[in-house]
Amino acid sequence: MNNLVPAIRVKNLSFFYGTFKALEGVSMDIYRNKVTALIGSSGCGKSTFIKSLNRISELEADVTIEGSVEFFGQNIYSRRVNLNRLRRQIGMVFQKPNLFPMSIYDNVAYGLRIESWRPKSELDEIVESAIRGAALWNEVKDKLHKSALGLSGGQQQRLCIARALAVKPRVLLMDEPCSALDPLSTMKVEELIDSLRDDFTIVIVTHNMQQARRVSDFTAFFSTDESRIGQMIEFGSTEQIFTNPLDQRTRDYVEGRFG
Ligand SMILES: Nc1ncnc2c1ncn2[C@@H]1O[C@H](COP(=O)(O)OP(=O)(O)OP(=O)(O)O)[C@@H](O)[C@H]1O
Repeated sequence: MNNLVPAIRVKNLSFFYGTFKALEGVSMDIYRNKVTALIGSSGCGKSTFIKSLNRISELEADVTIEGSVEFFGQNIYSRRVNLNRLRRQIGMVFQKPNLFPMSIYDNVAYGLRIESWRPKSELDEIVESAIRGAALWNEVKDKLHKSALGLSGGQQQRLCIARALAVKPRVLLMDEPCSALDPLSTMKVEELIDSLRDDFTIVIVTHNMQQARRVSDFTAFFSTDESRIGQMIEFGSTEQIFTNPLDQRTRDYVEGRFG
Protein backbone atom coordinates (compact mmCIF):
# COMPACT_ATOMS: atom_id res chain seq x y z
CA MET A 1 0.00 0.00 0.00
CA ASN A 2 3.00 2.31 -0.41
CA ASN A 3 3.07 5.08 -3.02
CA LEU A 4 -0.57 5.96 -2.64
CA VAL A 5 -1.32 9.26 -4.35
CA PRO A 6 -4.67 10.92 -3.65
CA ALA A 7 -6.49 11.81 -6.86
CA ILE A 8 -9.40 13.25 -4.89
CA ARG A 9 -9.33 14.51 -1.31
CA VAL A 10 -12.69 15.06 0.29
CA LYS A 11 -12.56 17.27 3.36
CA ASN A 12 -15.43 17.62 5.79
CA LEU A 13 -18.12 17.43 3.11
CA SER A 14 -21.72 18.08 4.13
CA PHE A 15 -24.56 18.03 1.65
CA PHE A 16 -28.11 19.44 1.98
CA TYR A 17 -31.18 18.95 -0.20
CA GLY A 18 -33.08 22.07 0.82
CA THR A 19 -32.99 21.91 4.61
CA PHE A 20 -32.47 18.11 4.73
CA LYS A 21 -28.90 17.19 5.58
CA ALA A 22 -28.10 14.07 3.52
CA LEU A 23 -24.40 13.88 4.39
CA GLU A 24 -22.37 15.20 7.29
CA GLY A 25 -18.64 15.75 7.62
CA VAL A 26 -17.32 13.18 5.16
CA SER A 27 -13.55 13.17 4.77
CA MET A 28 -11.64 10.63 2.72
CA ASP A 29 -8.94 10.25 0.09
CA ILE A 30 -9.57 8.50 -3.21
CA TYR A 31 -6.31 7.09 -4.45
CA ARG A 32 -5.02 7.32 -7.99
CA ASN A 33 -5.20 4.11 -10.05
CA LYS A 34 -7.13 2.32 -7.34
CA VAL A 35 -10.71 1.16 -7.21
CA THR A 36 -12.68 2.51 -4.25
CA ALA A 37 -16.05 0.94 -3.40
CA LEU A 38 -18.78 2.85 -1.54
CA ILE A 39 -21.09 0.55 0.39
CA GLY A 40 -23.94 1.01 2.85
CA SER A 41 -27.67 0.50 3.13
CA SER A 42 -30.22 2.34 1.05
CA GLY A 43 -30.53 6.08 1.66
CA CYS A 44 -27.20 6.56 3.47
CA GLY A 45 -25.96 9.02 0.84
CA LYS A 46 -23.69 6.97 -1.43
CA SER A 47 -25.18 8.39 -4.64
CA THR A 48 -25.22 11.88 -3.20
CA PHE A 49 -21.56 11.48 -2.29
CA ILE A 50 -20.37 10.07 -5.62
CA LYS A 51 -22.28 12.75 -7.52
CA SER A 52 -20.60 15.45 -5.42
CA LEU A 53 -17.22 14.33 -6.75
CA ASN A 54 -17.85 15.88 -10.17
CA ARG A 55 -20.59 18.33 -9.18
CA ILE A 56 -23.32 16.41 -11.03
CA SER A 57 -25.29 16.62 -7.78
CA GLU A 58 -25.70 20.32 -8.37
CA LEU A 59 -28.02 19.61 -11.26
CA GLU A 60 -30.69 18.98 -8.60
CA ALA A 61 -32.53 22.12 -7.46
CA ASP A 62 -31.77 23.75 -4.11
CA VAL A 63 -28.70 21.90 -2.87
CA THR A 64 -26.01 23.27 -0.56
CA ILE A 65 -22.53 21.84 -0.22
CA GLU A 66 -20.09 22.58 2.59
CA GLY A 67 -16.48 21.46 2.86
CA SER A 68 -14.17 20.85 -0.07
CA VAL A 69 -13.33 18.29 -2.73
CA GLU A 70 -9.82 18.61 -4.15
CA PHE A 71 -9.05 17.01 -7.46
CA PHE A 72 -5.26 16.76 -7.80
CA GLY A 73 -4.97 19.72 -5.46
CA GLN A 74 -7.66 21.98 -6.93
CA ASN A 75 -10.92 22.57 -5.05
CA ILE A 76 -13.62 21.62 -7.56
CA TYR A 77 -16.08 23.85 -5.69
CA SER A 78 -14.02 26.96 -6.33
CA ARG A 79 -15.77 29.50 -8.55
CA ARG A 80 -13.03 29.37 -11.16
CA VAL A 81 -13.66 25.73 -12.07
CA ASN A 82 -14.80 24.99 -15.61
CA LEU A 83 -17.63 22.49 -15.08
CA ASN A 84 -17.50 20.96 -18.57
CA ARG A 85 -13.79 20.34 -18.23
CA LEU A 86 -14.25 18.94 -14.72
CA ARG A 87 -16.93 16.49 -15.86
CA ARG A 88 -14.75 15.35 -18.75
CA GLN A 89 -11.90 14.68 -16.34
CA ILE A 90 -14.20 12.98 -13.83
CA GLY A 91 -16.60 10.94 -15.95
CA MET A 92 -19.67 9.11 -14.72
CA VAL A 93 -21.58 5.94 -15.50
CA PHE A 94 -25.05 5.58 -14.00
CA GLN A 95 -27.21 2.73 -12.75
CA LYS A 96 -29.14 2.36 -15.99
CA PRO A 97 -27.48 2.76 -19.37
CA ASN A 98 -28.36 6.25 -20.60
CA LEU A 99 -27.36 6.18 -24.26
CA PHE A 100 -28.59 8.72 -26.77
CA PRO A 101 -31.02 7.53 -29.48
CA MET A 102 -28.27 7.56 -32.08
CA SER A 103 -25.73 5.15 -33.53
CA ILE A 104 -23.12 3.28 -31.51
CA TYR A 105 -20.41 5.39 -33.15
CA ASP A 106 -22.18 8.70 -32.58
CA ASN A 107 -22.76 7.92 -28.91
CA VAL A 108 -19.04 7.44 -28.33
CA ALA A 109 -18.09 10.41 -30.53
CA TYR A 110 -20.62 12.70 -28.84
CA GLY A 111 -18.38 14.22 -26.16
CA LEU A 112 -15.45 14.49 -28.56
CA ARG A 113 -17.51 16.43 -31.09
CA ILE A 114 -18.61 18.86 -28.38
CA GLU A 115 -14.99 19.27 -27.26
CA SER A 116 -13.49 20.29 -30.62
CA TRP A 117 -13.47 19.55 -34.35
CA ARG A 118 -11.29 16.61 -35.34
CA PRO A 119 -10.56 15.01 -38.71
CA LYS A 120 -12.68 11.88 -39.27
CA SER A 121 -9.65 9.58 -39.18
CA GLU A 122 -8.71 10.83 -35.71
CA LEU A 123 -12.29 10.53 -34.48
CA ASP A 124 -12.47 6.97 -35.86
CA GLU A 125 -9.31 6.09 -34.00
CA ILE A 126 -10.46 7.46 -30.65
CA VAL A 127 -13.91 5.86 -30.97
CA GLU A 128 -12.36 2.47 -31.75
CA SER A 129 -9.88 2.73 -28.92
CA ALA A 130 -12.62 3.70 -26.42
CA ILE A 131 -14.85 0.81 -27.52
CA ARG A 132 -11.89 -1.57 -27.31
CA GLY A 133 -11.09 -0.12 -23.87
CA ALA A 134 -14.62 -1.02 -22.81
CA ALA A 135 -14.14 -4.61 -24.07
CA LEU A 136 -16.95 -4.26 -26.58
CA TRP A 137 -15.20 -3.92 -29.95
CA ASN A 138 -15.63 -7.47 -31.20
CA GLU A 139 -19.34 -7.37 -30.43
CA VAL A 140 -20.08 -4.09 -32.24
CA LYS A 141 -17.40 -3.50 -34.85
CA ASP A 142 -19.71 -4.56 -37.71
CA LYS A 143 -22.62 -2.40 -36.63
CA LEU A 144 -21.09 0.87 -35.52
CA HIS A 145 -23.66 2.86 -37.48
CA LYS A 146 -26.68 0.98 -36.14
CA SER A 147 -28.71 2.33 -33.24
CA ALA A 148 -27.08 1.91 -29.85
CA LEU A 149 -30.51 1.19 -28.41
CA GLY A 150 -30.52 -2.15 -30.24
CA LEU A 151 -27.77 -3.49 -27.98
CA SER A 152 -28.41 -5.67 -24.94
CA GLY A 153 -28.48 -4.00 -21.51
CA GLY A 154 -24.99 -5.24 -20.67
CA GLN A 155 -23.60 -4.05 -24.01
CA GLN A 156 -25.31 -0.70 -23.54
CA GLN A 157 -23.67 -0.30 -20.15
CA ARG A 158 -20.23 -1.09 -21.60
CA LEU A 159 -20.96 1.42 -24.38
CA CYS A 160 -21.71 4.03 -21.68
CA ILE A 161 -18.28 3.21 -20.25
CA ALA A 162 -16.75 3.58 -23.77
CA ARG A 163 -18.48 6.95 -24.12
CA ALA A 164 -17.01 8.04 -20.79
CA LEU A 165 -13.53 6.75 -21.74
CA ALA A 166 -13.52 8.52 -25.13
CA VAL A 167 -12.91 11.93 -23.58
CA LYS A 168 -9.97 10.51 -21.59
CA PRO A 169 -11.11 11.07 -18.01
CA ARG A 170 -8.71 10.65 -15.11
CA VAL A 171 -11.41 9.38 -12.79
CA LEU A 172 -14.44 7.23 -13.56
CA LEU A 173 -17.39 7.33 -11.17
CA MET A 174 -19.78 4.39 -11.36
CA ASP A 175 -23.09 4.47 -9.51
CA GLU A 176 -24.32 0.87 -9.23
CA PRO A 177 -23.27 0.12 -12.82
CA CYS A 178 -24.37 -3.52 -12.62
CA SER A 179 -27.65 -3.23 -10.78
CA ALA A 180 -29.70 -3.60 -13.98
CA LEU A 181 -27.50 -6.37 -15.44
CA ASP A 182 -27.65 -10.16 -15.48
CA PRO A 183 -24.78 -12.14 -13.88
CA LEU A 184 -22.88 -12.65 -17.16
CA SER A 185 -22.99 -8.96 -18.09
CA THR A 186 -22.05 -8.11 -14.50
CA MET A 187 -19.00 -10.35 -14.80
CA LYS A 188 -17.98 -8.59 -18.01
CA VAL A 189 -18.27 -5.16 -16.40
CA GLU A 190 -16.25 -6.40 -13.40
CA GLU A 191 -13.53 -7.72 -15.73
CA LEU A 192 -13.61 -4.39 -17.49
CA ILE A 193 -13.13 -2.51 -14.21
CA ASP A 194 -10.17 -4.74 -13.49
CA SER A 195 -8.61 -3.95 -16.87
CA LEU A 196 -9.13 -0.19 -16.42
CA ARG A 197 -7.53 0.14 -13.00
CA ASP A 198 -3.99 0.68 -14.40
CA ASP A 199 -5.05 3.76 -16.33
CA PHE A 200 -7.88 5.24 -14.30
CA THR A 201 -9.01 5.96 -10.80
CA ILE A 202 -12.39 4.33 -10.22
CA VAL A 203 -15.07 4.92 -7.60
CA ILE A 204 -17.98 2.48 -7.58
CA VAL A 205 -21.18 2.43 -5.56
CA THR A 206 -22.43 -1.11 -5.08
CA HIS A 207 -25.02 -2.95 -3.02
CA ASN A 208 -23.30 -6.19 -3.82
CA MET A 209 -20.80 -7.07 -1.09
CA GLN A 210 -19.14 -9.76 -3.18
CA GLN A 211 -18.70 -7.29 -6.00
CA ALA A 212 -17.09 -4.75 -3.67
CA ARG A 213 -14.69 -7.45 -2.46
CA ARG A 214 -13.90 -8.63 -5.97
CA VAL A 215 -13.28 -5.32 -7.68
CA SER A 216 -12.06 -2.79 -5.13
CA ASP A 217 -8.80 -1.97 -3.36
CA PHE A 218 -10.42 0.36 -0.82
CA THR A 219 -13.88 0.44 0.68
CA ALA A 220 -15.81 3.19 2.44
CA PHE A 221 -18.81 2.18 4.53
CA PHE A 222 -21.62 4.74 4.87
CA SER A 223 -24.54 4.67 7.26
CA THR A 224 -27.16 7.01 8.68
CA ASP A 225 -27.55 8.18 12.24
CA GLU A 226 -30.89 8.31 14.08
CA SER A 227 -31.77 11.60 12.27
CA ARG A 228 -31.25 9.93 8.85
CA ILE A 229 -28.10 11.95 8.25
CA GLY A 230 -25.56 10.05 6.14
CA GLN A 231 -22.04 9.62 7.44
CA MET A 232 -18.92 7.79 6.38
CA ILE A 233 -18.35 5.35 9.22
CA GLU A 234 -15.18 3.61 8.15
CA PHE A 235 -12.67 3.69 5.32
CA GLY A 236 -9.87 1.20 4.77
CA SER A 237 -8.41 -1.39 2.48
CA THR A 238 -11.14 -3.68 1.19
CA GLU A 239 -9.36 -6.58 2.86
CA GLN A 240 -9.45 -4.85 6.25
CA ILE A 241 -13.06 -3.63 5.95
CA PHE A 242 -14.31 -7.12 5.12
CA THR A 243 -12.13 -9.18 7.42
CA ASN A 244 -11.34 -6.91 10.33
CA PRO A 245 -13.63 -3.88 10.46
CA LEU A 246 -12.92 -1.54 13.35
CA ASP A 247 -16.46 -0.26 13.83
CA GLN A 248 -19.25 -2.55 15.01
CA ARG A 249 -21.67 -0.97 12.51
CA THR A 250 -19.34 -1.87 9.64
CA ARG A 251 -19.01 -5.40 10.99
CA ASP A 252 -22.79 -5.81 11.23
CA TYR A 253 -23.24 -4.59 7.67
CA VAL A 254 -20.50 -6.62 5.98
CA GLU A 255 -21.61 -9.71 7.87
CA GLY A 256 -25.15 -9.17 6.59
CA ARG A 257 -26.83 -8.37 9.91
CA PHE A 258 -28.67 -5.39 8.40
CA GLY A 259 -29.06 -3.46 5.17
N1 LIG B 1 -33.21 15.09 -5.01
C1 LIG B 1 -33.38 14.87 -3.71
N2 LIG B 1 -34.16 15.68 -2.94
C2 LIG B 1 -34.33 15.44 -1.63
N3 LIG B 1 -33.78 14.39 -0.96
C3 LIG B 1 -33.02 13.55 -1.68
C4 LIG B 1 -32.79 13.72 -3.09
N4 LIG B 1 -31.98 12.72 -3.51
C5 LIG B 1 -31.73 11.96 -2.43
N5 LIG B 1 -32.35 12.47 -1.35
C6 LIG B 1 -32.30 11.91 0.02
O1 LIG B 1 -30.94 11.92 0.45
C7 LIG B 1 -30.63 10.73 1.18
C8 LIG B 1 -29.48 10.02 0.51
O2 LIG B 1 -29.92 9.55 -0.77
P1 LIG B 1 -28.94 8.80 -1.77
O3 LIG B 1 -29.69 8.51 -3.01
O4 LIG B 1 -27.67 9.57 -1.87
O5 LIG B 1 -28.66 7.45 -0.94
P2 LIG B 1 -28.03 6.07 -1.44
O6 LIG B 1 -27.18 5.59 -0.32
O7 LIG B 1 -27.37 6.26 -2.76
O8 LIG B 1 -29.34 5.17 -1.60
P3 LIG B 1 -29.58 3.92 -2.58
O9 LIG B 1 -28.62 2.87 -2.16
O10 LIG B 1 -31.00 3.54 -2.29
O11 LIG B 1 -29.37 4.40 -4.00
C9 LIG B 1 -31.94 9.91 1.24
O12 LIG B 1 -32.59 10.20 2.46
C10 LIG B 1 -32.74 10.44 0.07
O13 LIG B 1 -34.12 10.33 0.30
